Amino acid sequence: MACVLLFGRLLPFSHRLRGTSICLLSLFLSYLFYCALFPDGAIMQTSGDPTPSCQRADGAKRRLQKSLSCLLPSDARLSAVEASRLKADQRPHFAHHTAGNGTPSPPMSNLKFGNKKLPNAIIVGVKKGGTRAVLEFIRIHPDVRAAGTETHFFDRNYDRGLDWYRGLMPRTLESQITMEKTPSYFVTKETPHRIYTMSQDTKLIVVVRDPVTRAISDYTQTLSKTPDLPSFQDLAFRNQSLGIVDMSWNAIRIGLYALHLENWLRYFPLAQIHFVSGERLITDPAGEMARVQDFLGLKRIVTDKHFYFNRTKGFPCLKKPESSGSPRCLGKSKGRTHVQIDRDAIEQLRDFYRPYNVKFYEMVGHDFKWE
Ligand SMILES: Nc1ncnc2c1ncn2[C@@H]1O[C@H](COP(=O)(O)OS(=O)(=O)O)[C@@H](OP(=O)(O)O)[C@H]1O
Repeated sequence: MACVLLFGRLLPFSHRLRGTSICLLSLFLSYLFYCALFPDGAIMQTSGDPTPSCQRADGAKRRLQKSLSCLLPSDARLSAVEASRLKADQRPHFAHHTAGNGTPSPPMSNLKFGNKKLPNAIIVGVKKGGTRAVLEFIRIHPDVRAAGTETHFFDRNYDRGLDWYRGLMPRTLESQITMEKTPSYFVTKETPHRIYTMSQDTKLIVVVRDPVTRAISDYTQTLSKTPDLPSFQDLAFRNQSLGIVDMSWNAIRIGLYALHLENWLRYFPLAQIHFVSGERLITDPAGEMARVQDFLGLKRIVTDKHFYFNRTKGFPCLKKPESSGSPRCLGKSKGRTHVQIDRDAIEQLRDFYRPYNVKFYEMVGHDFKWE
C-alpha cells in the first residue's frame, strides 16, 4: 500500500499505472509463495510459542509433527517422533478416563494444551522392587505422562485433597494416560480404599522382588543415610538362634506380599492389578514392559530397541533417544552394592518367607521362583 501511495506522488499517471501493476503483482507473488510454504496454517499455531526450535520449519511433514508438540506446554512437549506416533495412535486406551476419575471432559478448545488429570494407573509398590525403573521405562511411551516425584498422596498427604493431587500431575492429551508411583502405598492400610474412592477403575501396578533381597536392599538404603544403624541381623530377628523373625521391622513387613494383597483385593479385582517381576525387569526389561503396556491397553512401543545392558552399572539402561540427549541409566541409589549378610541369616529368612511366598503365588496365579 505504501508502495502505491509513493508512486502516486512521484510519477505521472501512465508511469503510476505501470508501477502500481508491478507493485500488485509482486504482492500477489509474495502471497502465492507464502501459501506454498505454509499450506496448513501451522505457522499460526507455532507462532504463539517463542521457543526457537518450534519456529523452525524444515519440510512440511516435520512441520506438521512439530506443530502438535509445540502446542503443548514445555513440560508436556513431545519429541517429533513421539508426536507422530501419537497421531498414529489416537485410540482411547481407557474408556473410563474421565468419568471414572470424576474429572469432567475438557472442552475441545482445551485439548491441544492438555489438562492435568487424576492418574489412571498407579505403581503402588513395592519399595525397592524396581518401581523407578518401571516408571522411567513406561513414560517413554508417547501415550503416557507421569508425575516425576513420589506424591505420597494416599498415605501422607491425603488431607490435602484431590485437587492438590491433580495439581501434581503433568498435563495430558485426551489420548494419554496419567501415572504416578509411590511404593509405600502397597503396605499402607488406608490406601486401597482411598484409591477406590478416587476411582474404582484405577489400574494398579506392583513391582515385586524376592522379599529377602528386597529387605537387604531396603536395609542398605537406610544404612547409607544412617551409618550407625544396628546390624541387619539385630533388626531382622527377635531371636536369631531360635529363628524368630521380627515381623514388626518395616524391611521385613513389606515383604509379606500375600498379607498386603489381601487388603487390596477387598477393593480391587485381581485383573485390575498387574505384578511386575523385579528380577525379570533386570534380565528382560523389554519383556516385562511389553506386559505392562498390554495391561495398560497401550500399543507396544517400548521394546528391546529402547534398552541396552550397561556393564559398568550392571543394569539395563535406556538408549539415547532418537531426537536428542544421551543414554540414560537410573541414578546411583538404584543398583547399590548390597551389605553382605551371612548365609545362615539369609536361609532363616527364606524359611520364614516361604509360606507367605507360596500363598502369594497362589493368589496371583504366578510362581515368581524366589528360592
Ligand atoms: N534398570 C535398572 N537400573 C537400576 N536399578 C534397577 C533397574 N531395574 C531394576 N532395578 C532395581 O530397582 C531397585 C530400586 O527399586 P525402587 O526404584 O522401587 O526403589 S525405591 O523404593 O523407589 O527406593 C534397585 O535395587 P538395588 O539394586 O537394591 O539398589 C535395583 O535392583
